Amino acid sequence: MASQQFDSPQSAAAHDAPAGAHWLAATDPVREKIRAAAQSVRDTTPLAQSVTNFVTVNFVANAQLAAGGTAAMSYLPDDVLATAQLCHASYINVGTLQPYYREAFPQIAEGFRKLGHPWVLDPVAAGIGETRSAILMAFRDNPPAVVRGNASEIITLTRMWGLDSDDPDGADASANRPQGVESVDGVDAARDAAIRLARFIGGAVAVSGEVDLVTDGERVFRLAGGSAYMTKITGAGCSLGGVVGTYLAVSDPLTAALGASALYNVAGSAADARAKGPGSFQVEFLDALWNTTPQQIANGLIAVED
Ligand SMILES: Nc1ncnc2c1ncn2[C@@H]1O[C@H](COP(=O)(O)OP(=O)(O)OP(=O)(O)O)[C@@H](O)[C@H]1O
Ligand SMILES: Cc1ncsc1CCO
Ligand SMILES: [Mg+2]
Repeated sequence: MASQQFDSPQSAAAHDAPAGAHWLAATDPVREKIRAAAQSVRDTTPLAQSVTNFVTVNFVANAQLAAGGTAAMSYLPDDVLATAQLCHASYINVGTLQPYYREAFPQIAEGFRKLGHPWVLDPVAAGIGETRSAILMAFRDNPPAVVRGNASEIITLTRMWGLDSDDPDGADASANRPQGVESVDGVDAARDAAIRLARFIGGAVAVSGEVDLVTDGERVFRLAGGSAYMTKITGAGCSLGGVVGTYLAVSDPLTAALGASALYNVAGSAADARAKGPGSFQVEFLDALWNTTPQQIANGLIAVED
């Protein structure tokens, strides 16, 4: 699948930035924060714990390792909260639910808040099923530092939490619900929802797609790159959530969301150039996560809205 690679933000300047945005200057402090976070991941191999779905759990762990961190998967509240005291960030992904999750996930989120432990939420398939909706509603009281999802998931969660101005009661939370785990909306459609959600949690929101959107509720960033193969393997988004957790262990929510998204775009483009199909893409992608340098991550195709 055709894609382009860029070596520096200067070369990015030769290409059109996403509509309504301009490429972040090479000297912008945001790029230095991303580089420092990536370097810190490489230097300290931080653990980010995951409570994640059973489809992609292995890929999440391998991506965290290839990005420079370490992985530990855990599912019972006492185990998760004990592990949270050994690491600086965690990741919750609601992709495959078990009966006990309905009680366990709210307990875990409350425990994280009491510990002051930052975490990343991937609201996979938000809007589907009463159990998933009850769990996602419970997180409103003990919110994550970062929400990472596809456009439909971000729109649905924002509406569910009553943050959508047009629908303050969240009465129509299933209106944009994803088709299973896939998005039915473009990233632009989730822009306002992402801003509202980021302001509510006091953290950052990352919306993935062909061009990603990351916001802290004030500035809105657009990140290009990646590969169409990322939609042909399972777990590109799930593992991105795990790697946001890895970065969150060493940095603030906005830097974590930007750094992990930039890494995925740079590594995805590099892997795209070498892959022959989805199978070899997964292998090439893990290698590219490992071989992408902090400076290359900071030099990614990152634009900010005008
Ligand atoms: N068409 C595309 N071109 C380039 N990169 C893409 C494209 N679609 C998605 N990506 C990248 O793939 C990664 C995962 O995003 P995606 O929106 O597919 O997540 P998701 O739907 O939650 O995935 P999954 O459910 O498979 O885990 C992100 O890094 C994103 O930038
Ligand atoms: C395919 C699938 N089903 C539940 S979670 C998951 C992984 C992608 O989100
Ligand atoms: Mg997903």
